[in-house]
Amino acid sequence: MPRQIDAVVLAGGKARRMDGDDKGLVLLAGQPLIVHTLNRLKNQVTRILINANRNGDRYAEFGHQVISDGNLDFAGPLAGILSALHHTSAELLLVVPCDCPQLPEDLLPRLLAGLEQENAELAIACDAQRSHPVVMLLRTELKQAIADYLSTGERRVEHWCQSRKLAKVSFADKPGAFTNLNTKDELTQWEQTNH
Ligand SMILES: Nc1nc2c(ncn2[C@@H]2O[C@H](COP(=O)(O)OP(=O)(O)OP(=O)(O)O)[C@@H](O)[C@H]2O)c(=O)[nH]1
Ligand SMILES: [Mg+2]
Repeated sequence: MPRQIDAVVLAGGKARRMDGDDKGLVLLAGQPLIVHTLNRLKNQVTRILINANRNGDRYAEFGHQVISDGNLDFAGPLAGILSALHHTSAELLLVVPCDCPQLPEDLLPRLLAGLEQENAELAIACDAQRSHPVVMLLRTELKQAIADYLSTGERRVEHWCQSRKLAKVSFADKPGAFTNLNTKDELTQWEQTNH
């Protein structure tokens, strides 16, 4: 039987650089930003969770289960990942941020290949410049480890990733794959470049 892999789209941040607007819902080329990300993901996994701490009713309109960070509200992306781990029975969880409209359509198979080749606990995406630790595939058995890490008051994603058995998977052949839009100016620039 094929293994079950769920995905979570992280939209639970404060989006301070987006003037505090809810980043997943700001419009990019006429559609909420998260819709671009969902479109890139939808053929890769069977089940998608949306992690949001505001505007849950609006996110629910996209047709996926919406989950908040619970009592770890705004404790960083790991809080959203932990919440997703409480809502899945899958063996593996694919994590992406809501603000990446150019995610590779072969993201999951490549992260999975990297994870298995290195027998790692998690695989994170890299491009030619840097790692993107909120683009990752992780074994859901890491739930307790994340809970323990957050319970110490720590919240740094990359720091936590480095503490585990980690595979780094290069997407250097896809420049711009992890372009993420954090400001209104970046939205405008993307629209000018892509339309
Ligand atoms: N669940 C959850 N997700 C978060 C949290 N902080 C950031 N994220 C998510 O992590 C991803 C990457 O973070 P950023 O792009 O910096 O987003 P952000 O923190 O909302 O934006 P800034 O406030 O401008 O830094 C985004 O998809 C955010 O939604 C949080 O406290 N909880
Ligand atoms: Mg971002």
